Amino acid sequence: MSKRSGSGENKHSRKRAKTEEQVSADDSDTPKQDKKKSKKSYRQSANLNAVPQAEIDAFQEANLVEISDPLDKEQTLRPIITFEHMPDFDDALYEPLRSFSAPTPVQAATWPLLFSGRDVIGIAETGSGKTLAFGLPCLRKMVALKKKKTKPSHPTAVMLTPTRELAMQIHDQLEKYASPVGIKVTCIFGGVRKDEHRAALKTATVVVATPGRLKDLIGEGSVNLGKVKYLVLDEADRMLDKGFEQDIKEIIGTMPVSKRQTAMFTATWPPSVRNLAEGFTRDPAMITVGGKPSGDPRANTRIKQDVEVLSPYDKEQRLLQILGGLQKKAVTDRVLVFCLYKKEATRIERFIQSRGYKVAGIHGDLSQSDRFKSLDAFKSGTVPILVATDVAARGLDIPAVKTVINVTFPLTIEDYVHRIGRTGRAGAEGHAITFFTENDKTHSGALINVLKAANQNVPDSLMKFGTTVKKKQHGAYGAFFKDVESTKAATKITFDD
Ligand SMILES: Nc1ncnc2c1ncn2[C@@H]1O[C@H](COP(=O)(O)OP(=O)(O)OP(=O)(O)O)[C@@H](O)[C@H]1O
Repeated sequence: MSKRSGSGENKHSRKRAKTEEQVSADDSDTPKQDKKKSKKSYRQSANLNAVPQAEIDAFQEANLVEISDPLDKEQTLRPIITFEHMPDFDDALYEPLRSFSAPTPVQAATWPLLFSGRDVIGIAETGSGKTLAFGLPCLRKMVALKKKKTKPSHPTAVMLTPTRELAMQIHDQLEKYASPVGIKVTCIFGGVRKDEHRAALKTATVVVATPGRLKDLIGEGSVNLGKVKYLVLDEADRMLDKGFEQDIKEIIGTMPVSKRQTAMFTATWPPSVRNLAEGFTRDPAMITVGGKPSGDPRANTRIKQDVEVLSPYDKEQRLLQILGGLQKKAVTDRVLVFCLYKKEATRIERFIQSRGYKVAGIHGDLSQSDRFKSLDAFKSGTVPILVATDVAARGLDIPAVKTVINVTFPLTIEDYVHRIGRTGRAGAEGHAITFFTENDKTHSGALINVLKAANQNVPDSLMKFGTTVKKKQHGAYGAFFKDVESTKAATKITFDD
């Protein structure tokens, strides 16, 4: 439990003392305002009002939840610590939550603000439930707006995400909550025929999309975003970096400004994208879980991180040794092997296969149907090893992944944190093994900081490369992650080594 200061209060207690006052202030609005607010306003439940302040403080302190809100410096909104604290609403929307015991810390902290219609930037470790953190308030808002007449091909919510696999995953997760309340969610991504997209967009309320294809569909008039009231940038730092920046600007440029609520979520928040984020949000509340984002990103602390310094020529034999050891363990466990280049991924996949292992691959050179096929085989366990480039580094949620092996270090330290974050999800433990060679030495300082921050062992052989952290290049950030349309030639970035 939290330690209280001598006065019996800490900063959180003082801030939260106003909670009930604010809630009742909502009730005292004029009838006109009241009607307007009732559609979007959030009323904190009586259950939550009754929670002793010490419990709220203990929750925030234990989970390192920090809320910085320019419009409510007193922080009057309490985190929704249990599902009993959810505001009254259509039970059908909340029903699927029954499979969970409590909201995750990022859900607890962001829901009250998002329910209140505020813009939010949410930063929390990989696998911490960010999809529902932004997804549930979106659906709640869509249900509340449902009675309003909407024009065909005018969706009212858009979620932008960097890869097709991630778009599908978000779509599938939200479907469970959306279909019982009659909200239609559709998924738009490149590399497949547009006809189905055009038809689905006519009736969709929520669109989950990768930017390239959505931009095309806007351009040809198949969708109009002039009525969008809820916008999400998932993997927000990736969406705002140079690879996507222009597409994002163009897409958001077609949306309303004042009536739009914007949520940005990510596990890493490098300084290079922060100014840009401000331009797309209005007075956002910044919520961080697990410590303030500093220059160095934070890895999920339940992941055991091992770094092996070796010669580039020894990588393949060492990989085989590790796979041999893992194979003796539970067969249901999955191993995700990351490479930097598409050609390298193909070579490693073939090499592993030639040694008798069942393995699949996922990278930007494969057709969309091959990518989905590989992912499905890996998810179902038919194939326990997946070799991937950074297109699979972010967001993918496959609980059976117990080990991540980085054969080649990624271009940025953020990508490292996301790659290893494919294991250790939803409270589970995970293991990441990273090969580090002389060629990666510019990353040693940043990697050492990430290891130290997560209380991991730093091998002497890594320390020898030095602890200086090189300044990040905005241009390089996430560059190898661009999810190009497989039907088009890549124009901006060449992946080949
Ligand atoms: N309240 C909850 N209790 C337990 N598990 C949850 C809860 N909410 C979500 N989950 C599960 O946690 C897993 C990870 O969630 P999710 O994919 O949203 O993580 P994330 O924070 O977006 O990760 P990443 O940063 O890697 O994208 C999912 O399997 C999801 O179903």
